[in-house]
Amino acid sequence: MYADQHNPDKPDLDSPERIGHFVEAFYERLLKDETLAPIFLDVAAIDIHEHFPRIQAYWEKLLMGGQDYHRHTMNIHRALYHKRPLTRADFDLWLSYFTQTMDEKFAGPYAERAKRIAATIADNMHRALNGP
Ligand code: HEM
Repeated sequence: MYADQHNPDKPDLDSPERIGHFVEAFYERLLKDETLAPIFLDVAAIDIHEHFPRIQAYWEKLLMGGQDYHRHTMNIHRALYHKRPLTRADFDLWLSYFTQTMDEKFAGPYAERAKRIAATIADNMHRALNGP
């Protein structure tokens, strides 16, 4: 599980710039996926120029105590869910891209923590939306 943690070739996810790079690489995968891409592009019709800085600020808050994210993520996904239910399979897919992107580009304690937090939030979000 921690095999990559000390890989000197990969940086850790330990600065706002690196989180920014992670978000771009993660969304490159999400937005190529034929199941998930339409949720972002058609159902929510995100504006990437607004969305990316929010995702970056969200992870800065979770990983390094950043102060720039103040939105209600759960309510936003609940509103989304009413337009297009998010299933266990969707969450598994989302998390698999998150983990793949992380393992390909980053290694270290922050990267490991981000993966654990993402898995926990995905699980909680799925349960909050779909019931136990
Ligand atoms: C099935 C899995 C998921 C899908 C398909 C999904 C999809 C989306 C979409 C379409 C939006 C844009 C909503 C809008 O602007 O109306 C969004 C926003 C967001 N998502 Fe997710 N999401 C998923 C899981 C997660 C998880 C597990 C997290 C956290 C670990 C997360 C964090 C966020 C954040 C921070 C935003 C920005 C909300 C804002 O505008 O402030 N998402 N998501």
